[in-house]
Amino acid sequence: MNILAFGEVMLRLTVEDKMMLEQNDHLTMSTVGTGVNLLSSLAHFGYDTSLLTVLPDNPIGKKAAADIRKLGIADKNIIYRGKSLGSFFVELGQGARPQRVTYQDRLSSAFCQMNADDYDFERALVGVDIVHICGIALSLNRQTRTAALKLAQVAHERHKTVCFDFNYRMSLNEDNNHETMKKRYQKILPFVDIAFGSQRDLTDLLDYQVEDETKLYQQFCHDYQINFFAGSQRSFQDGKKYFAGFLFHHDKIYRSAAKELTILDRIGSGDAFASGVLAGLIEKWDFEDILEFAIANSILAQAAMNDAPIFSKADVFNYVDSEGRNDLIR
Ligand SMILES: O=C(O)C(=O)C[C@H](O)[C@H](O)COP(=O)(O)O
Repeated sequence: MNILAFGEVMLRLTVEDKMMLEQNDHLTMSTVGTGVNLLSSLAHFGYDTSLLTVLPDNPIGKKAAADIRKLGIADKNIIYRGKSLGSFFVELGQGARPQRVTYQDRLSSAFCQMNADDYDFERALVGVDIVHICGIALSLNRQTRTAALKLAQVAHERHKTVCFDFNYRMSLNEDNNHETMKKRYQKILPFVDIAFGSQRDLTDLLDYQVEDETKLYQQFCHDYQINFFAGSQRSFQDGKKYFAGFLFHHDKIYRSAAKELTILDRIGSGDAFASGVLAGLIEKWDFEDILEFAIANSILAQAAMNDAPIFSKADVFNYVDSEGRNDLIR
């Protein structure tokens, strides 16, 4: 099974010792982004993965590519061009203090500056079974959204499985109005087979007015001929945090049990869930098993540092089999 992901690679700068930016001068670098995160997880599950992206043609780009290879992701579709990599600072949370992300310099990145016509999508798709496209490309600029749309269209025409994550980020859309964003999503969705998102993406972004959850997903999947729609959900009860997932397929919602969360670093939780769902669909497991696996992968990812999950299937099964009670492996 060969999976290609398209999206921006970012330099993550994490403030050390769980401190806030003002308090500490020490940062840890890591190479992240939706495509990197998803493929890292899928590569650790044993699948062939490659990333279609643009990195700066300088030591910063080489460092990012080295990190990508280290995660087990093939670098054959990386294009080196331009000078800069988008970055963000992370201040880890603790108790009442939420984790905080501050983006910088995103629109001047090599990825955002790449002309959509300069990608060779046909070549990148050779031998690929599944293509993953991150919805953030729709929020950035004309080049990134044209490229995402074109890739979705070409992949769909070549009968590849097209997977799309809404990944809607309020903070990246302050200058984009609602109708504009809605139209951008509506344009790409007809090419999508597997969508990751939330109930709110359908009601608040796409303006669906259906209250009943099953009917809402039914309408959405019918309108865009989507085969699978999946997402994760957070809840709070008695001071504890819980994480659960759903998968909608052929008029039916499947749900996982809500599992208790202990968060060390929650960024990448959606990508860990999506990679778990994709692994389960690839292996044709029962839908309940797929959700249990995907939730477990995401819970483990949130208990570990960094966006890109590095758990094997055995690690995830160990969590599932021990019901999360195993706190020492030796
Ligand atoms: O590109 C961006 O804007 C990022 O924030 C990079 C992050 O690595 C992923 O987007 C994580 O996404 P989640 O799994 O939803 O937490």
